[in-house]
Amino acid sequence: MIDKQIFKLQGVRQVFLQLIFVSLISGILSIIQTVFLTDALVKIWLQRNSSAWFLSVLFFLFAFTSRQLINYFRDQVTNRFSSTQTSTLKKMIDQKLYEQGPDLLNEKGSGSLLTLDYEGIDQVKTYLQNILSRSSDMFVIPWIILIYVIYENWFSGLILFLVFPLIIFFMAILGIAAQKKSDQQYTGFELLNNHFVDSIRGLETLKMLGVSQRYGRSVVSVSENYRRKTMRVLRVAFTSSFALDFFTTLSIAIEAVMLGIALINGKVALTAALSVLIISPDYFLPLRQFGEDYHANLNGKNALHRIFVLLAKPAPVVAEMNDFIWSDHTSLTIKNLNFTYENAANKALTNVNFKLTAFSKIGIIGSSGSGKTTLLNLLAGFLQADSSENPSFILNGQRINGLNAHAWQRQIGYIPQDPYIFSASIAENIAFYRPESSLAEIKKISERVGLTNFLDQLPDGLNTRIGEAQRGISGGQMQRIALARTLLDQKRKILLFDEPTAHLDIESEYALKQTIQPLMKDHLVIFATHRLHWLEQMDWILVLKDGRLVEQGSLTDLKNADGEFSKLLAKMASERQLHESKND
Ligand SMILES: Nc1ncnc2c1ncn2[C@@H]1O[C@H](COP(=O)(O)OP(=O)(O)OP(=O)(O)O)[C@@H](O)[C@H]1O
Repeated sequence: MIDKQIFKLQGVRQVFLQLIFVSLISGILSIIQTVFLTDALVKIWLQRNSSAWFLSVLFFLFAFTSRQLINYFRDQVTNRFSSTQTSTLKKMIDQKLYEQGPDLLNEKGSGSLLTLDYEGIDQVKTYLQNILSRSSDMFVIPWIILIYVIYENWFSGLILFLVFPLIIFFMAILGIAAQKKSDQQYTGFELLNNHFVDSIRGLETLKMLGVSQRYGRSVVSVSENYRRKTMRVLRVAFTSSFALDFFTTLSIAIEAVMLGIALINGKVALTAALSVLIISPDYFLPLRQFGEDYHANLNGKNALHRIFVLLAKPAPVVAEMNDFIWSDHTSLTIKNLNFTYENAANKALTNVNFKLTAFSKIGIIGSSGSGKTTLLNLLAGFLQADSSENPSFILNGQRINGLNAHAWQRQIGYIPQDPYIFSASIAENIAFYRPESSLAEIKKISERVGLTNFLDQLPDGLNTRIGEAQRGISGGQMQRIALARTLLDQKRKILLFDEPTAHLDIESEYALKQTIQPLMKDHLVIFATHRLHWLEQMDWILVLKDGRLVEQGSLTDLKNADGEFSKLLAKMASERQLHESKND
């Protein structure tokens, strides 16, 4: 009945043994408390003088207070344990997120990961606080009490003993039903969070398309769905509480009647009958508390399960590579590069072969979905090539076993389509990867990427806070900041650009191009783009179509070849014409 996955946590066995010991003492104290309370009550009933029952009351109070102290100690132990465990789990989750990279975000959704990392952790904390002490109480206390009851009155003991498996049986049935409902509820919760984060992120687009209200209604309908699932879980929880209370009350009532009859017939002493009646609810108490908390903690149990599934994800293999600096003598040959996304039916890249040399400028072109971003992510080491196809990477004549290597990634500067701007000052954003940079360095690089005019207009200059809920900035300024962030680290000699000007108007694109061009000098540049004018700056062009490298060569060669590149140009030109005629 106890959740086995808990035993994967470090140190849980010692804590559980401590709690078993605490439950043992608590059970014994409960018997002592009952014995002295009964004794005092019977003596008061028999109208003995106070000196006869005073000592019993004192012992009762002693046992009662000790029990409360023991409970306090137990809470301290479980609180400390659950806090340590959850903070360790949180660190492990964060580490896992960084280790797995953007791929995990795509797979799970940021809402779902946020739920796990914050709310899920809180639920696990409450769950751990309750489940260990409740389980240890349930394993120990009823049996100690049962021995006492059998000693006092074997028939009452028999009733208690027979009802116990009946209650366990009902709890198990309802527990299974609750587990299923709770699983559905948790999935609904994740969906709701993903949906909500999605709608907040896409609010601007939704507003622009005039569908924000419709989307708002869909969030309402998802949350309504979640509410219904929650109510179903609660229904099962209440039914099981009712069943538990019903059986325990019924068995105590039967016991009371039987003891009453035995008392009348003089077959049992008043002290024995009273003590059995007083202690019987304590026999069921651990079971009832376990049952009640079990339902309340199902979310914690689910969250813990999901955390373990996440943590069990194998770490991407980190390739071995000695530190090096990409120079004008370096080359990297890539053969048999294949890549399939998890759960995808087809390969996103098939059998791609090419060579990167020195400080050349490589353009990647292809229609939407042809695999440009995937190729860049593979080159950045964010994604791992399908190992079944035996890819080979040869760096300066030496075979290496992949690009997910620290030495490789330290050489790379990546400028994506939508660079992420952190909620911080412009200076902090620029110095994000090199926080030790001096102000002079940050100013110099800002000047190089053409941010000076923009900064001059700001009263706080480089100290202006940007990012979420701060001052807004334009797409071009965002790209410049991302560029400055990458170029601040002069050691990064390989620049990967993923359509950096895709969202800019012609003037901004032109201005940014003037900035980028000189910065590309002395760097290996790999530039994915839809815009043809960038190709004039490239020494070598890779043409992708449906995940295959269908052509490669210099711009002049490709233009003359009348192959896939020419077809792509023709297709793009006709699309542009169509677009312009629609706009006219
Ligand atoms: N996370 C993912 N899971 C499954 N399939 C994906 C994922 N990301 C991309 N794909 C698929 O892989 C293929 C290549 O996508 P990719 O983003 O690399 O194309 P692209 O050429 O960069 O497109 P665009 O120019 O529109 O950015 C597409 O068919 C796409 O649907």
